[in-house]
Amino acid sequence: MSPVLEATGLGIRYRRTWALRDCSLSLPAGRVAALVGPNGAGKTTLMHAAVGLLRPRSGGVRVAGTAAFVAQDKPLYDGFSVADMLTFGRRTNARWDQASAVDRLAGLGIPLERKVSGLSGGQRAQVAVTMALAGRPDLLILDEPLANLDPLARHDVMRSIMAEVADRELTVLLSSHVVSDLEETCDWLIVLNGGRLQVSGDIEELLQEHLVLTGPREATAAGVRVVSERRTGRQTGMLVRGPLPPDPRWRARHPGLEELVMGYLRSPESAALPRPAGVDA
Ligand SMILES: Nc1ncnc2c1ncn2[C@@H]1O[C@H](COP(=O)(O)OP(=O)(O)OP(=O)(O)O)[C@@H](O)[C@H]1O
Repeated sequence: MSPVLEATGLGIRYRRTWALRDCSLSLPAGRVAALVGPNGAGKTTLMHAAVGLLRPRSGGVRVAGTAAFVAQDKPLYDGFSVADMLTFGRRTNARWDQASAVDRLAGLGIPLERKVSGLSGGQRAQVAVTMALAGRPDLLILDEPLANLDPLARHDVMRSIMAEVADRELTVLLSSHVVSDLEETCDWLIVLNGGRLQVSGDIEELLQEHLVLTGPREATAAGVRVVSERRTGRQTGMLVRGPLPPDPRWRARHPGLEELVMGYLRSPESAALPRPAGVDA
């Protein structure tokens, strides 16, 4: 699959602070990618750069096709009705698909005559996503679409995004702090930490190629790539990338998504990235 989003050596700086450094990633078409990382990791910066709101200081980022961006605060005009928002969208977007936007809102039970100021947080998120989708983008970028929503609304927003992905060729990049929200829906993982890219890859493959090892302190893990290590009392726990080490004292299982993410975030120097073309292991 050709990439819809491609960053090469991307560096973004705000005055003296590098918010993103040497970031190279490639997101294939049709994927739903989770962008995770702690506060200040550079997630919003990457998204802003992708939609052209920030200019790279080094390298570059390219979107194949059109991108729609829903910012963290889901900007909608409080004084407008939902119908007014759609009219605004139609006037400012040449590719606008009014019928699908109206259908989508009807399916969600959001009345067109309702004032934006009278929408719940979940409905606001749904209207913002509907507006973004009505422009028929190839790439939908959502900056923390689930923030401040209750569990039911989070589930509904994710489900409605997934319905769009199933219906047509759409690639999604969404950031979140809550990994468990992404587990069911995302199939690609991007981890940023302190402005550096740590992980970019297919979630299923990443989970398969990593192991959580537990064993006594003395157990040895020669020949495996240790992502992170925790020692408690006489036990050692490790997240490793690669095959099971020969020491029979290890108990091994594959990690869950949250464990994988936490393992990398705990060790900012570790990375699981595709090798640049032509570079051997
Ligand atoms: N307008 C700005 N001026 C100066 N520094 C900024 C600006 N915006 C972001 N930064 C800095 O850039 C870095 C990355 O910020 P960014 O907002 O991209 O992180 P984030 O991963 O989206 O964080 P969060 O999860 O808190 O939203 C941080 O160190 C932040 O303080």
